[in-house]
Amino acid sequence: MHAPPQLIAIVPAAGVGARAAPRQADTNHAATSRSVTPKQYRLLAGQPMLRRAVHALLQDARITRVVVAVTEGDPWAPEALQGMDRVDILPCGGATRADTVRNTLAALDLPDDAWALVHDAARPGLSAAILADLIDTCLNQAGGNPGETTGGLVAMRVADTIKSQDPDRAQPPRVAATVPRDHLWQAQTPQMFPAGLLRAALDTAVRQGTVVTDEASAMEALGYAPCLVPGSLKNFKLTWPEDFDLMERWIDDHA
Ligand SMILES: Nc1ccn([C@@H]2O[C@H](COP(=O)(O)OP(=O)(O)OP(=O)(O)O)[C@@H](O)[C@H]2O)c(=O)n1
Ligand SMILES: C[C@](O)(CO)[C@H](O)COP(=O)(O)O
Repeated sequence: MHAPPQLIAIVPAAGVGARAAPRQADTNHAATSRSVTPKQYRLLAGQPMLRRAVHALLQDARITRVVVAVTEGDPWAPEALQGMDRVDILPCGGATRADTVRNTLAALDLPDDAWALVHDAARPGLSAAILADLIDTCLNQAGGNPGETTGGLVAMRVADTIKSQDPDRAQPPRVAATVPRDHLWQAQTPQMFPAGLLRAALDTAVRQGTVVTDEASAMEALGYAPCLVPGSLKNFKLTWPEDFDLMERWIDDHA
């Protein structure tokens, strides 16, 4: 009987949330001064966003450990994650999200037959069903042998008409063209890949000077075609100030 594969979740949580202009920061968050709370520590219906994202991952028992990657000297994570089992905090934050993930994979030095599942701290609305669907899809590929699989990511089919902007006409922005949307998907997270392959892919991207904004694009650059697993609007990434109220309404409505 095969032992279940080691499946480690990595939560990049070393950003500052610059695009989410500081709202009235949560005064009861003891370790934080009002103006510099990174968005992953802002409260959503009373709980830090990071805690909600980690809680979503812990709903699947196949995830053996959740590693939260923070900036060196981050004072907020221990309080935000207090009392959560199977959770470790590593000071592996890098200059970019990809650097944070790459640093964490290097620090963990996982066996090649382990799986790495990467999920944004800024996506607290992940459902257990979508998480399970991604894990099932990846483990069922080629019998779950990491040596024979391409991994996968949660994504949403594009439902709107897509326009590209004319780069030479910034103010006001002008349309350059309408982009055919039939086969377009908007990447979300989690994204799940064999740990050794993902580490090699991210290292290759750095060596080649390729900027990658998600794990799948680094794997694609090596010629892999990750599986697309349908996500949800609720699994959106909190990026802009108005996103917080939207997510809080969702949480309140489903409490
Ligand atoms: N150097 C970085 C940058 C981002 N992230 C993490 O990657 C996730 C998605 O990134 P994003 O939404 O862009 O967060 P920020 O980079 O914090 O936001 P901004 O770009 O507005 O500063 C977040 O959980 C963020 O904490 C990270 O771990 N390390
Ligand atoms: C990984 C990601 O969430 C997939 O859509 C996205 O690329 C992160 O981008 P960010 O600018 O680092 O938030």
